[in-house]
Amino acid sequence: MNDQASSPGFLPVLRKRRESAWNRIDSERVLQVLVHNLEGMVFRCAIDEHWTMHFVSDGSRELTGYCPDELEYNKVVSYEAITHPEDRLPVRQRIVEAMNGVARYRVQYRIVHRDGSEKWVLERGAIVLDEEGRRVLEGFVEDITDQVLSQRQLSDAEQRYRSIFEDSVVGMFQTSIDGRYIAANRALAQLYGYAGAAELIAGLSDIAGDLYVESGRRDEFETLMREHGRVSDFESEVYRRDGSRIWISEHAHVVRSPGGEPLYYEGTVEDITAQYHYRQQLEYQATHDPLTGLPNRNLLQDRLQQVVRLASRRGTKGSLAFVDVDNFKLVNDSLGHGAGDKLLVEVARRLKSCLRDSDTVARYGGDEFVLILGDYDGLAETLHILHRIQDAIAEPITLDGQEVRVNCSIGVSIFPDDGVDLDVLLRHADAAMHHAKKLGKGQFQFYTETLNVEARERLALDSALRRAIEEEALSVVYQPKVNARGRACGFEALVRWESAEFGSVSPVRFIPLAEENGLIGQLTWFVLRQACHQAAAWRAAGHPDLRIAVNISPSLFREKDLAALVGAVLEEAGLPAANLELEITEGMLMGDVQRSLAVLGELKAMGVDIAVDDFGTGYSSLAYLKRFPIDILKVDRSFVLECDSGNGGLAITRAIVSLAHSLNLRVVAEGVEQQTQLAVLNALGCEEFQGYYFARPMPAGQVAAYLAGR
Ligand SMILES: Nc1nc2c(ncn2[C@@H]2O[C@H](COP(=O)(O)O[C@H]3[C@@H](O)[C@H](n4cnc5c(=O)[nH]c(N)nc54)O[C@@H]3COP(=O)(O)O)[C@@H](O)[C@H]2O)c(=O)[nH]1
Repeated sequence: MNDQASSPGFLPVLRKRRESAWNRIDSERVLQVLVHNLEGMVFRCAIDEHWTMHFVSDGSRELTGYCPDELEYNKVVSYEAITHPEDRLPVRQRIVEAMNGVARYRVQYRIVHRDGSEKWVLERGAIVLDEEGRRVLEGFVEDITDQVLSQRQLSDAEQRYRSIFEDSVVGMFQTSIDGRYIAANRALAQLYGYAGAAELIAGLSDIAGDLYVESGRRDEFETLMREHGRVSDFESEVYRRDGSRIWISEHAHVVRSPGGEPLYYEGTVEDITAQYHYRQQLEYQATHDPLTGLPNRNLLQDRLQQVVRLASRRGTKGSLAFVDVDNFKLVNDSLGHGAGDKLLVEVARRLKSCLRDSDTVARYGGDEFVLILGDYDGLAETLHILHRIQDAIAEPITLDGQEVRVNCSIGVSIFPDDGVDLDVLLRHADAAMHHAKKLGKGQFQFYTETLNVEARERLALDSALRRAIEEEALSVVYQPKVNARGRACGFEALVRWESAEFGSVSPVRFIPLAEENGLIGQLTWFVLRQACHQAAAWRAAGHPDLRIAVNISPSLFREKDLAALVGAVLEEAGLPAANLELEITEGMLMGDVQRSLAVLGELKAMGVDIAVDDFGTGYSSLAYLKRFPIDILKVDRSFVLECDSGNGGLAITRAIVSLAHSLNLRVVAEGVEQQTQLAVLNALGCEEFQGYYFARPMPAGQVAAYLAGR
């Protein structure tokens, strides 16, 4: 027992110490008032099994629900009974400790109020000797329930926050304003490739220099923080600990002191690498052509804007070139779409190889490419590039084992002279390209105002043709085919257009236009119906064997119900199928071989004859040719023209005729203009002839007279 424990209790001590000062006042009364008015309970108790109270102040009422009389000497209840059962032993142990030690103690525990509620109390006391020299406890018990509960709430909240922080799958951080980590959670450490938060904090000591791939990224982060106090979706590429890179998105804000001083930044980090790459992929798909990997129209617009802006800043010029692959359709139709695709990929590669990295090659659609040549010094440089492109494209290309040569036609517009926006420059380059095509294959042409007028005319021609087809203002003429004995054995139906606006327009001009703008189907049905009705009329007039030949366009050949549609026209006209020949080109046959076989099979089953027109100008596969149910080969005019001239024309014509005969096909020589040609073709064994030597195409009304004349 120490000194304090052996000193007398508080009542006599208080009395003694203050005796002199209190001489003049009723010190006993003052003490009573003070003790009984304290919020809490002053007590003296025995150190026994009940903590038998010798004295409790009035505060016991509020604290325990019992008044002093009821508590003192355990009249109604003992303090041991009031003490929460779970806390009785710890309290006693604490007091025993104090008895063996400093004699003073503090102990926090629960009591059960008279009304049954629990209260947290703090007891501060000392072991003292009473007036008889027995050891007793004197002390003060106060209600600290509110304090304990709020502390508990605080620590619960802290615990909750800690587990959110620690267990979150989202990376979280606090960083100093000068770019060092103050705190980081496990998810962030994992994200950046560290074993734990401590390792991250120690290892990544310079965020600006060590984390971001793009230098200056932290400066941007700080600028945003300074200006807006926060960043949202701040996307950056960052290094992980092992040097690999990931993409992250940060959301963060500034934490300030009550005075508004920035203290630190805190925020979250998400790994968006997969998302980022997916977005990149979508962006790439939206801006690039899947076949060639070149920029598409969307990106072209963007690139042109940049280049035009740069040229205008520097006061330089640039050019936009529209490149169209000549004969692409022929390759596509004759060797199939797979070969056509390979051709486009190779053309794209060659175009790129002719330009600098800073230039743009874009696929505009189909076989059309657009080049943006920025920053070239004048015309000479541009001309040099254009020649280089044409030479590169003209090099032979091997497609599925077959060597093919193509050229390209190029139209060029110059910026800013011919315009500065994509639409205008494209329109002008397109007009120039069409002009180049007209000049022959493999040409280039610069845009001029005259071409603009031509382009406008083409547009006007397009509308006029549309109207003419809708109003059935076209007509059909008939060119005879003659057999070896000089007798007319049939006619080819050829369309004519006499336009009020444009005069007589050649089919060479409007048939490709109708192909381009999708009017060819309607046009062909018109010709087919006219021709079938006409042939039926000839039959009725005593020419039952005259056959009528109608040209079928590629798009119509791809039509699903071609045979059924032809059957319907024959029925409507009352013409036997044997009187009808359909002329198709070799390119159309080779496009989709299976489909061609099916369509031709249906037509043949109906009894319609099939002729392959312009034979020798495409890329026919002879292996396939024998599989198609065809009846006639028409030797192209270009060979017929030369068959009597001693050039290669004779050899080719002879080869075609003998090929046709070996496949049991009839041969029609088209474009016969001279008697000498006829003689050669006759000698070669051609069965039929067509050409100006016999007759030019004529209106239906002249056919009767022609037949009578022969
Ligand atoms: N899909 C369709 N195409 C058609 C139709 N009508 C015509 N065409 C095609 O347009 C091209 C030009 O045709 P056109 O101006 O009618 O010329 C034909 C003949 O007039 C011409 N020909 C005939 N004989 C001679 C000749 O001795 N010399 C010479 N210089 N030209 C001659 O040839 C054209 C017929 O050719 P082809 O069809 O290959 O037998 C032409 O490609 C037509 O096919 C149509 O209704 N639909």
